[in-house]
Amino acid sequence: MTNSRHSPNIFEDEEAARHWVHSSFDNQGTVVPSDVRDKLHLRGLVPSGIDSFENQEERAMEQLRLKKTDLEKYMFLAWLKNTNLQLFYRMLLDNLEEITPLIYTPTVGSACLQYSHILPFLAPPGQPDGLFISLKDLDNLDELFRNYIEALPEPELTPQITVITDGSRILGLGDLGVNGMGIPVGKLQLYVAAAGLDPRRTLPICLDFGTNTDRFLEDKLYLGLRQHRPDDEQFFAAVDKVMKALTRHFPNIFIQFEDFSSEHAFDLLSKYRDDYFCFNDDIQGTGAVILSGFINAVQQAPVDPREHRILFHGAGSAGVGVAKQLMDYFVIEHGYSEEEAKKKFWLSDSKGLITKDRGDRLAQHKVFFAREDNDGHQSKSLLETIDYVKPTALIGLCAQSGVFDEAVLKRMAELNERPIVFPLSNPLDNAECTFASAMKHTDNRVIFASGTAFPSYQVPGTDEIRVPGQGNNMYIFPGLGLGATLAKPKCITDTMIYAAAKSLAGSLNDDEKAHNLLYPRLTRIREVSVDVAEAICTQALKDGVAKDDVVRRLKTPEALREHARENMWEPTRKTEDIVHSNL
Ligand SMILES: NC(=O)C1=CN([C@@H]2O[C@H](COP(=O)(O)OP(=O)(O)OC[C@H]3O[C@@H](n4cnc5c(N)ncnc54)[C@H](O)[C@@H]3O)[C@@H](O)[C@H]2O)C=CC1
Ligand SMILES: CC(=O)C(=O)O
Ligand SMILES: [Mg+2]
Repeated sequence: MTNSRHSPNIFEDEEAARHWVHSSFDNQGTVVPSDVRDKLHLRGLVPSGIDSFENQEERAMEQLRLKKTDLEKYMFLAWLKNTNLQLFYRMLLDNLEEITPLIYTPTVGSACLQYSHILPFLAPPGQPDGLFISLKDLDNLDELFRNYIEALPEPELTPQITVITDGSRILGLGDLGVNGMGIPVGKLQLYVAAAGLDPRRTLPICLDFGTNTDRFLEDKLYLGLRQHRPDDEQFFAAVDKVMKALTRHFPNIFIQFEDFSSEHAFDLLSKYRDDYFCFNDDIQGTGAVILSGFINAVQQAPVDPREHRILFHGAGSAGVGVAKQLMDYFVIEHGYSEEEAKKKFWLSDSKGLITKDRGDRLAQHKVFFAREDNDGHQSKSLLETIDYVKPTALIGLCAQSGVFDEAVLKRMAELNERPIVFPLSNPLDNAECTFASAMKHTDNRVIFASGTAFPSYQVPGTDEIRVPGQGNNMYIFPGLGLGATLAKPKCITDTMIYAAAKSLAGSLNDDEKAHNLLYPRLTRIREVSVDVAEAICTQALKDGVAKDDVVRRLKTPEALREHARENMWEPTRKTEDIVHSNL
């Protein structure tokens, strides 16, 4: 994909030249060659040396590493993105393992908590970080979208993908209101880095519907609507207005629902999934990524795959979404009926094991997995539940730091030769246990993945270094989005989500398999996203929902992979690209 900007000519049109000079996408500062500097009246405005992209990157990395805290690094990267977007993405792609945790979990969690305090550093006027849609603006939605289009560096490059949140459940941090905008911004940066979506065509949206977190309402720097959230009737009507306006302005946009509270997440997905081009990342993306890690974990565990007993601690959008996806695994791969497969799952929440006769009114999304075969048994503590269920796999999605404590981990290790323990809550401080404690309390026998990456662990007294898996939906949504924007299916089917998970599971290379990894190394994320995109396109074709003519003609996986690769945006490396066709 080229970055070409065809007209008007920046050397002939003063307005276009001014725009170019002020554009973080086009103007790459110190690498601009001297003849271009002259033509654009830049002489004297930058030091006289003509830089290389490599030097620019080295200098920016040096500055990044000088920052003392991760939040300072986040703010530096946000500033860099708004100043020299191509350098930002070049650095991210070349240093994925170092920078991903700074723009995504865990640091994005701290950034969201502080969002109203750091915003001036993030969004200079004229370069919106995204679209803020307040409850008070519901009658002016067309104006909001027009404003956004007018603020775009290239209005003809309309958004093709959006991540939308209402900030009501940001990671495991609770209701952050408008401060949640950091999440759509971070997720879309990963779409660009991990799957080559064009950064100019990504649209972060935060629905500013108030917050029920009083400490934000009382914070004089809080930048969102200072009121409690609306009731359900108002909420669904408001989202509906936004969905209609969004698709009126951007008819083909792919919509990712993100970090809506579980009370709304399931209903929004079932309301929109058939008629809108959308999916829910916390339910379906997380479901797919954990299914993929589970498929690889099952191969390492010395247990007949059909004998697994899976206990979830946490039964929100993520817990129930993952459980449903794993249930499909037993149905599709092992021929179970849905009812039989369901019996392999026990879910627990803050009140203990979820049973039909527990005595409280279960939220609708918890009913499906509520046990009926418990003969009146109820267990409150996690340890009691483990003793009752005797799980082979323990999956944490409850955002309670450290609940997989020494006693829990030791019990899992007593019950299993290779216990599967996935503390998946984000950010890092919310993880149910650390990798080090999981290793220590299971005699290093654990099969492990966490939502946020933990450092590697050196097995005491040996040279062996064990690398933890990162079960985070970032391994799925970028490739899913790439595949979806290419195939343009009418909707995202369950079989497409399943195909994405299988493709991710199958994408481990020999080295990764030899190291018993559950997920591919992050440095290969673009290759992996190509595989996931291909799986999405292939399944969309099989399901008869793909609308894109090119994809419909490209039948083979290799041709689809090539098509995906060709459509990936790359930050420029060539000096002559910087003035594109105008030079
Ligand atoms: N690794 C990944 O890719 C993903 C991780 N997550 C993480 O999953 C977590 C949960 O997300 P949601 O399901 O949407 O949130 P949620 O708030 O709807 O669900 C939390 C669940 O945990 C339960 N819970 C709360 N306190 C508990 C306790 N003390 N003991 C047992 N259960 C307790 C709640 O009853 C609820 O069922 C978050 O930390 C989020 O960051 C979410 C999506 C993707
Ligand atoms: C990773 C993610 O989507 C979450 O923690 O909500
Ligand atoms: Mg999420």
